[in-house]
Amino acid sequence: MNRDELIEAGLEAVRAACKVCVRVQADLVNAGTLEKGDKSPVTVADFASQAVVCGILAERCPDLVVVGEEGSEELRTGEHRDLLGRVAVHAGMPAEEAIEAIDRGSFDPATAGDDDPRKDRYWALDPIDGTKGFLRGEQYAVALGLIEGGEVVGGVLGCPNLAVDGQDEPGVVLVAVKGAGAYRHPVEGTDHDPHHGRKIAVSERSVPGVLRVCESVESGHTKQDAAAEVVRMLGVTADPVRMDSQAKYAAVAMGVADAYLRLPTRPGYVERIWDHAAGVAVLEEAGGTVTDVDGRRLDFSKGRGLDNNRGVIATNGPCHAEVVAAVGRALG
Ligand SMILES: Nc1ncnc2c1ncn2[C@@H]1O[C@H](COP(=O)(O)O)[C@@H](O)[C@H]1OP(=O)(O)O
Ligand SMILES: [Mg+2]
Ligand SMILES: [Mg+2]
Ligand SMILES: [Mg+2]
Repeated sequence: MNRDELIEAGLEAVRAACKVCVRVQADLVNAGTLEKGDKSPVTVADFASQAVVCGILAERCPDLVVVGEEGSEELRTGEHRDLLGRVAVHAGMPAEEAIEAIDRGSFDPATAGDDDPRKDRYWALDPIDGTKGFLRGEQYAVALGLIEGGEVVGGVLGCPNLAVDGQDEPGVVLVAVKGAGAYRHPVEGTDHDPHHGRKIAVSERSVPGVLRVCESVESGHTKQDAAAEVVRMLGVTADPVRMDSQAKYAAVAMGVADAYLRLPTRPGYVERIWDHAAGVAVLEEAGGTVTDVDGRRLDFSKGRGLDNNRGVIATNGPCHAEVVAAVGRALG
């Protein structure tokens, strides 16, 4: 299968998973469980989303393995049979099938043998990125990246709650194939041709003082005080806009934000490939630039983690060097 065909399958899979997530989040609102600290609904949605994506990919492109965030261990023990039942209902498949689908995501390129052909090309999947946002009824993403020879070559980024200009209802799925641009598609829809959407592009802003910066809502995920200093050094008067998940990559890719800062909170935290692969694919094809805080390209060839990088800086491109320099000064 060529990349276009793979990404077409990916778009179908991410759309189906988005619909599952939207339904679970609506149930949360109806049940009044939002923000009450009950983690179980999000767990159901994480597993169901991974089952749906992996199930569709298994059918459409059986040769490709998935590096997914979730595994079925928790669902296979007796005490969690109830959880498994709910996952199966939301995923729309029998329990055993859901477990099998989820475990298609357990591939680890770092431990596979040197001559294992599965290492050449695989998916990176975050079935729900931004689980904290999901629980708060805010932003989250279903993120699927395509990695070939250790490089991101395509991606599908579903953001069911992201408001989009000219659309009455929120929700968008961004799609990119390396070298062919980035496109936006509605969450609903049956035409999964990646290039049939509307072309998206980053902003052209380069004057530092007017940059629109975004960052995580969670202070544990990014050093917010350092980002405030970066913004101040650039002469920006507005505070960074806080948003959960890879929806931040989407905002920069669509030109509604200019920079996304993810500044390390502690030494030793290694970013996961599924937290960035889809976002990087979409943003780079929309014309943007992504590096770590030291200005190095993200290295997706190390397995499940971005072992050679720390933090992330994603921008529209024209302002990248200036932002990286300011981050360098703020982090000392
Ligand atoms: N210390 C940390 N630094 C950066 N990212 C983190 C940290 N701890 C968890 N994360 C990850 O941040 C992502 C959410 O980011 P955002 O704040 O942009 O929405 C999650 O995938 C989460 O991973 P996890 O799946 O372990 O919770
Ligand atoms: Mg994540
Ligand atoms: Mg996740
Ligand atoms: Mg998680």
